Amino acid sequence: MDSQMAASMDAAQMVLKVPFVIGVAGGTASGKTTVCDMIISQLQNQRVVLISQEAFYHPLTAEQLEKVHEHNFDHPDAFNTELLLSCMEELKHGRGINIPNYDFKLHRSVEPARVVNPSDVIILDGILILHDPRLRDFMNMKIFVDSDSDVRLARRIRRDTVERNRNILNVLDQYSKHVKPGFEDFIRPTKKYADVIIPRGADNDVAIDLIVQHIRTKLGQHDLCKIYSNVFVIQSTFQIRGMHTLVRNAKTTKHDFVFYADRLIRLVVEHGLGHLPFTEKQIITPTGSVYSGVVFCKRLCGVSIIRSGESMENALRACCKGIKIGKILIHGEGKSGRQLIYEKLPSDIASRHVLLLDPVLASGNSAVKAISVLLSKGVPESNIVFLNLISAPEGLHTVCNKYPRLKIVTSEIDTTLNKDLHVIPGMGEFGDRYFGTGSRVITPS
Ligand SMILES: Nc1nc2c(ncn2[C@@H]2O[C@H](COP(=O)(O)OP(=O)(O)OP(=O)(O)O)[C@@H](O)[C@H]2O)c(=O)[nH]1
Ligand SMILES: O=P(O)(O)OC[C@H]1O[C@H](OP(=O)(O)OP(=O)(O)O)[C@H](O)[C@@H]1O
Ligand SMILES: O=c1cc[nH]c(=O)[nH]1
Repeated sequence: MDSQMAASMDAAQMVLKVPFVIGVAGGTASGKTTVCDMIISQLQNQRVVLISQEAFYHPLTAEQLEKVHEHNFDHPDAFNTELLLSCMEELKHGRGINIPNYDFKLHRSVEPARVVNPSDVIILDGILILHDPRLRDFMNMKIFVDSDSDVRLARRIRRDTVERNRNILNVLDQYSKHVKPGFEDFIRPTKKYADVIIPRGADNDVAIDLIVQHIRTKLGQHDLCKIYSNVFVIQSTFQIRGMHTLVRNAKTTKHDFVFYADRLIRLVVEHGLGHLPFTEKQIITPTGSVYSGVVFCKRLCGVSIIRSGESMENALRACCKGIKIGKILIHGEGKSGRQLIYEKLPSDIASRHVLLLDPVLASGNSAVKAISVLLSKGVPESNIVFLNLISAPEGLHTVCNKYPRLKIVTSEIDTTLNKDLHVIPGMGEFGDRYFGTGSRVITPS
């Protein structure tokens, strides 16, 4: 590998190394911190950092300090959310930050600030962490810890009197004036944003195990799958990597290229079909037993982007007998626009689920044009599954940002595009290699 190519790969990997961000909200003393600690202890081999919203309390002015018992710490305005947002922006871009070291007795931050390094997982915890939509946008997973309010009050009284040395009357007064109304008005309403609600807080081992399993799965996936929930990469195995090694090798003969590309395409097609809706069905097996299964989605069609997409038609026909297949021909290369040259699509395509076929997603310009043709024919965006063998990050960004509701199924995500918009490492000109035409040489960077 030449050094220029290595540098561009490093840059692409650095840019893509985004953290998995989890927000953990819930009422006071609901057990958020314990839930976070349990998640952290189960994610031993990952770099995890916990950031508490409490660190971002606005410091109290001298005047507020005099009447501290009247201060409302349970209102969204009590927090410096702008500062937290700018810290998250830095961490998202892989840069370390300093966060305030808030002192609960002084009601302001003290030196030294806490250093937070970039991590694989960032857990944000706090009563109002799901309140601001801009903060929610950073999160890949939102959790609400839902504990009984009597249990929470009992814990709160114990914590504030025993651990924080506060007077019980003040604790109860603060609870009825600010804590309880804050929960009703601002905290409980954020439950609707949660992906997971944990009843009984930290006592709920099963929920925490499931959350940790999900995080591990997500961390094992490509970063782009964390950003775009509509991108699916088929599970990598040595078998699949072996086939990719053959099709990507410039020395592989046309015969072998076609053979292994066909096998990979078949896997992508089977996987893509798994993203169509299913309906439940019970049948009786020859043993007289009931089997609870599902029926495949009806009303499908394939659409291939000529010419390379046509290489995927056989696999689709082999899986779905008699499926209708339409065609789209697009012209244009590089960064210039794409024009539609020809299309022949089933007349009732608007009422079908469409499997769009093209083995290479490079800049995404061809895919965007083809998808716009489908939408203009009335196909709902969410009824389109785009199947390909390899995707470049640039193409994924382009298609996912423009069409967030369609699904993309691919077998590998590559590193980048070169200046000629060829996928790197890529597999060269797919159409030429599959159909045995031309022998253009592709430069690596
Ligand atoms: N009196 C007082 N209360 C404060 C201050 N700062 C924060 N709080 C209270 O702290 C609460 C927020 O922290 P909690 O969510 O209860 O703390 P926690 O330890 O994360 O709770 P769990 O982890 O869910 O058990 C709010 O209800 C505020 O009323 C302060 O300076 N003074
Ligand atoms: O994402 P993009 O930058 O638009 O590039 C991807 C397109 O390039 C390839 O087709 P090509 O133009 O090489 O034509 P072919 O299928 O006839 O070989 C590929 O099959 C896609 O259609
Ligand atoms: O690398 C690339 C880019 C577009 N089309 C291909 O076939 N290969």
